[in-house]
Amino acid sequence: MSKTYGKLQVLRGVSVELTKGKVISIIGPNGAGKTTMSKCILGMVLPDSGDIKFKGESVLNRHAYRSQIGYMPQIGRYPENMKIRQVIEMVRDIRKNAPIDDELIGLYRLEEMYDKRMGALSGGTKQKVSAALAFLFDPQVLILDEPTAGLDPFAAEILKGKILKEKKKGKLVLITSHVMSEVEEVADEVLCLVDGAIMFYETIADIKNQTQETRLSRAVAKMMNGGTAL
Ligand SMILES: Nc1ncnc2c1ncn2[C@@H]1O[C@H](COP(=O)(O)OP(=O)(O)OP(=O)(O)O)[C@@H](O)[C@H]1O
Repeated sequence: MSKTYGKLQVLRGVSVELTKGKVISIIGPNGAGKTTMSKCILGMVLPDSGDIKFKGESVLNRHAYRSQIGYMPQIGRYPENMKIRQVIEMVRDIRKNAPIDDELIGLYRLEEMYDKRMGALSGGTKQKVSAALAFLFDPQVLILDEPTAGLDPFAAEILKGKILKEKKKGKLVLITSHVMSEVEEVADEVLCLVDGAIMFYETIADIKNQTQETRLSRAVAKMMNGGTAL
């Protein structure tokens, strides 16, 4: 797919097949097009050309497939006056017959804060609500945009554990992240976008092998620098 905003070409013929049962990390410099790619998959942004297929069928101008995707945005925006309880109930109300996975609500002890208003939450607590909502309907695909940014280390561990648990059930998890140590912990494959094009899409083991580096951060830096160490 390709996408331009005005004169700015944000995605340049990105073509990739992502298969279930994996955690795939989308990395790349600021402005490389990671969020735009995720939003295209979600149907929140329409590509100018190309197609997106979910389970082999084009999703363009369709929306039913979206019920199978859970999304955690980089920054969740919620009505400031609504309480956590009301946000969760409202979302559950929209999807009455969907299966429910409220594990993160429990692990993050959100019920103890149910009467707090969204506008009064700390950044990290808001992130916990976003994470709980992304997993709430037991979706087959999860798209998580910098999910641990703002979470305390304990909350981040809980989320990483949840990601790995859902992967084992055969789900596909896409994570954008700038934190290579975290990518190394949870991801199987790394898709690197630079200037709206795929620079490489490889398993972590292959990236390390090719670069002869043991740390992913050094290996990725080398790959992005044309094979030369920085
Ligand atoms: N709605 C929009 N209108 C105009 N330009 C946009 C819009 N959304 C994104 N862009 C531009 O598209 C480019 C890619 O943005 P995108 O958010 O996809 O990058 P990213 O790789 O996710 O970056 P980051 O690592 O900083 O989160 C940027 O130059 C951004 O300014």
